[in-house]
Amino acid sequence: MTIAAIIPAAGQGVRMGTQIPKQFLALSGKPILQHTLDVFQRCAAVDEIIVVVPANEMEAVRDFATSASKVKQVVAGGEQRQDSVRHGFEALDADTEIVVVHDGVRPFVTPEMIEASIHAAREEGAAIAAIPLSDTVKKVDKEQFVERTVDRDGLWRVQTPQTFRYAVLKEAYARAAADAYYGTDEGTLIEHLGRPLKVIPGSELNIKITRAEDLILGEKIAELLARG
Ligand SMILES: Nc1ccn([C@@H]2O[C@H](COP(=O)(O)OP(=O)(O)OP(=O)(O)O)[C@@H](O)[C@H]2O)c(=O)n1
Ligand SMILES: C[C@](O)(CO)[C@H](O)COP(=O)(O)O
Repeated sequence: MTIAAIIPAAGQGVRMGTQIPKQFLALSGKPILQHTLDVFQRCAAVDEIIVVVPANEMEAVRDFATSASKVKQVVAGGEQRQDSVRHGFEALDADTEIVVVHDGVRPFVTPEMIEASIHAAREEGAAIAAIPLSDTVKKVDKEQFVERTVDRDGLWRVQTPQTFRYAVLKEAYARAAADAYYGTDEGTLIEHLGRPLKVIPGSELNIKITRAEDLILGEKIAELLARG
């Protein structure tokens, strides 16, 4: 049975503030999205990839994304990330076994991390990559005064990949639609459904390119990884 990856890359990159959406910016000589697709292409466990992009970029993306032979479809995104991933999900065959969701702007995911998430999703139904917080955490008010310090014990920063048995994610979408429920990631939909959600180790290198400084950091990570 098929293991499919959905790569949401249909955001506008408002926090990056560049003219072209950040997923198309060059990192170490090629588009950030291309780096991400290359990792999924290399990951032996993944059979096919659905790429979700802004409607007006579909032709341009088809030109470069289909150089990765596992890319089965390029589909148009939606208003929010959750809509975009759902559009990708709707493009999958119903006999898909496992669905891996990974942000197009997290180019430093590894095949090993993807494989670990697939394994956990097979076992538990749903799994997300995350790392424990290592800074002191404070609740801050709108005027930027500290309200209190939050106990960080048991608090983790969530990343992608987020990986699911197809049937579990389908049920999560149905529940979210019925309740008009939105979350910032797919894991939240599993919580809303009331099903178990396993956490697997993410990586400090698996950054999301969100702001300008992440691009600088990304170049350094790419350099470091190229040195081996
Ligand atoms: N409607 C959306 C919004 C986001 N994404 C994708 O979800 C991933 C993570 O989102 P984020 O970093 O928040 O990207 P943007 O929404 O582009 O950023 P911003 O919030 O700064 O506009 C990115 O690969 C982004 O392209 C998407 O496919 N569709
Ligand atoms: C899914 C995600 O990458 C987990 O960290 C993240 O929530 C998506 O980005 P956003 O900045 O919350 O839109």
